Amino acid sequence: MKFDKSKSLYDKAIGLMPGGVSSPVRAVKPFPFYTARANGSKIVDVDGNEYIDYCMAYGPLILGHANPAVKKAIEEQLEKGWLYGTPVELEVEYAKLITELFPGIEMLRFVNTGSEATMAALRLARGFTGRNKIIKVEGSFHGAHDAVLVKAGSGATTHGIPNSAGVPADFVKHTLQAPYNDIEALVEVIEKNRDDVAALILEPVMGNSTLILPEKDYLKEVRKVTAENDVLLIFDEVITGFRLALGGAQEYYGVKPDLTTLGKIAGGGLPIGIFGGRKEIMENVAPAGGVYQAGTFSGNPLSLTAGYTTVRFLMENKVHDYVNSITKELADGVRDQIADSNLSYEVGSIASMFCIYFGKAPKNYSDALKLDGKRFIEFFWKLLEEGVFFPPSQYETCFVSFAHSREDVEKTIEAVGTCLRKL
Ligand SMILES: N[C@H](C=O)CCC(=O)O
Repeated sequence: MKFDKSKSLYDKAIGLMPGGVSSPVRAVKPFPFYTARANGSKIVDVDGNEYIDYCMAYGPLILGHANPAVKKAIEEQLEKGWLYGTPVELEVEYAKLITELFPGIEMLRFVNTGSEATMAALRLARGFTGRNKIIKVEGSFHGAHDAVLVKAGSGATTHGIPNSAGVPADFVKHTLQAPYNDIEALVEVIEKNRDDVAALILEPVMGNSTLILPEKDYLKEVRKVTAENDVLLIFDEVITGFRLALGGAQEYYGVKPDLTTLGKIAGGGLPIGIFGGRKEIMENVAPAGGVYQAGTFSGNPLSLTAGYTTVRFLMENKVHDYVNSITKELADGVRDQIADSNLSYEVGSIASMFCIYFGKAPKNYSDALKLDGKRFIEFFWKLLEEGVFFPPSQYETCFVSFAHSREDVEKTIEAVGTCLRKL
């Protein structure tokens, strides 16, 4: 496999953009491939190499690349203009649909990214409770704004900067940490900071420090403890929203948060963020209330159209049944390959997310840090040579889409086996 064009683009890009990329996690060493086009389950680089894609743009593309229904809806919207700076009918309809699907969302606001959504949700939690402190789970990733760049997963951990430079200690002295899957530790943090904690924000299923699943009843306990202590519970469902179920992890696990953030699938592949929750809390957002939030591109008709069409497609085509079943086949097949290769790696999966752990399945961030990231990168490149693209970091999660076929899955299982035997 040749990467000449990607290499030459990278050589130019490195002098123009830090790391040659627009988001750090893409900057795999020695250089990333540059994409020319993508369709269905396949992504093609500028050198003409084609891969079965499990990165899927880090989660938004549950229908695969360039889904025809979404494409048509975007094209129709383009004909009518793509930015108005006024409210639109679809905004109302999409908001209604989301409030019907997500048990914890009675009112919402559309923004542009997941980062923006979590930033606004945290401000709202602070404004509503009149308290300053927030608790975040170690290794979770809630976007790239100051308050949450402490022990942050995803690209921040991949590049060894979980605590970002440039974030004044004074700004994050109000950001407390608790390990995932550990109720006692959470209770301890809450009790030590009694009456000071506005909210706990967590990814119900962690997807940015590898894929880490909640232990039995963990989320229910989290709900109980936060409610008992008057701490708002924010589910960051930017990854899990619409993916674990139409109503996200809150539907899947039957746990209702006070606030929810959405993104990724909600925009059908175009930029979007959403924060929403109990009416009593949301009514504090400006102009209804005094917590300010605004944005020129918020509620833009293109993202709304792509997102709404995606969600309707999910509802009308039994997408979850299919993607979840092929993900299970994939995960089982990969487990068999690992068993055959005598390696002690493990596999995690839920709905249409899966991950190969280069070590033991982690329960929390500290466990995830023990995984063999170097081995993973060796595997990543070998797998690429076999025509399969996994996200380029051990800390990211693989996503399966409606466009992946059983043949893709079989090829992937075989490719994984071949690569594992070469390690
Ligand atoms: N895991 C991240 C988002 O959820 C990946 C996106 C990025 O950092 O570019």
